[in-house]
Amino acid sequence: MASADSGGLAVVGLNKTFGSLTALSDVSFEVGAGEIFGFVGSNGAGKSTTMRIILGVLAANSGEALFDGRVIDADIRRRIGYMPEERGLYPKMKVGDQLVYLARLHGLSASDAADATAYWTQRLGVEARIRDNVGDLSLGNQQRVQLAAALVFAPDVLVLDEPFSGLDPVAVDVMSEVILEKSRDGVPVLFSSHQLELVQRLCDRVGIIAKGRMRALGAVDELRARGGVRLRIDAPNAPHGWADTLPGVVRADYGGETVLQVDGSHDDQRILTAALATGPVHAFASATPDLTEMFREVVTAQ
Ligand SMILES: Nc1ncnc2c1ncn2[C@@H]1O[C@H](COP(=O)(O)OP(=O)(O)OP(=O)(O)O)[C@@H](O)[C@H]1O
Repeated sequence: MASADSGGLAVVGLNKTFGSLTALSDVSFEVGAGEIFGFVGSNGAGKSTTMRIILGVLAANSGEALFDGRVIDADIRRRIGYMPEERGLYPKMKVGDQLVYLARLHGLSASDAADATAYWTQRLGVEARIRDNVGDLSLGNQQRVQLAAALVFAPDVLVLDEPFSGLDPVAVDVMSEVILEKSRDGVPVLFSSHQLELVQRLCDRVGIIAKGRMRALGAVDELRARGGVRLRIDAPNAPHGWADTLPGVVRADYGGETVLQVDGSHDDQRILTAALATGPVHAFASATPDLTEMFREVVTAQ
């Protein structure tokens, strides 16, 4: 993993309150240069608040955000491509004019701004709408323009708040490709999402935040391995609670099939024997949890 000190982004010990509400408690993580970091958590967990603090839209009570080892100031902020949750484009301004304006604001010459606008609108499939007002576009196309706005000045960092929400599958693919490409260019990419299969597929590392606290942090595979083994047992006659007292069973979910979270002391043959004692067993398999299962466990384990 690249260090957050060389071209990486880091937040260190962020605390934020809104009146009596604690929105963030000691949140820290790093996104190395070229790394894609997925920020996941339930609604209201603190993802947007963290991103707003990175961008200086909100001030933290304590803690800091760093890029390349330096506290993020106005100069560094100009190098961050940000897609805010509350989408910040002017609805009555034309797509092309707006992108050129933003590129110029970030220091591009008039001709470079025009070239970058042409490139990104084409890449994101909105080149036909370049002369339309942003407000006249569908929400998905507005989002594509919003991503173009974050990219048009060749940012050194990307901070994207739910970039995939509301996109059609083709746009999801384009957005994924762009994120991967920027990371290959060495840009640290931080994005939030509730689409955990996408996060699992795209991200080098993830952070799971719940009620303002970072509950799990690491590479997706590492977190999945840390989550231990799951046994999936299809024993349709087994009564609820049948596996609760078996050694090595840490947690049991009894749905259509039984899913057991087990630790190193479990004996799968003993568990299989116990399952067979309840009646027929149609399936018995072990697997590591996916990110969605990890997420559920982390978020409900409070
Ligand atoms: N300006 C504000 N004033 C008061 N409370 C706020 C403000 N902004 C955020 N909050 C609260 O802080 C907490 C964290 O909110 P935040 O928007 O960061 O969550 P989130 O993880 O981005 O959620 P979502 O997935 O729903 O977008 C929530 O309880 C929210 O209501």
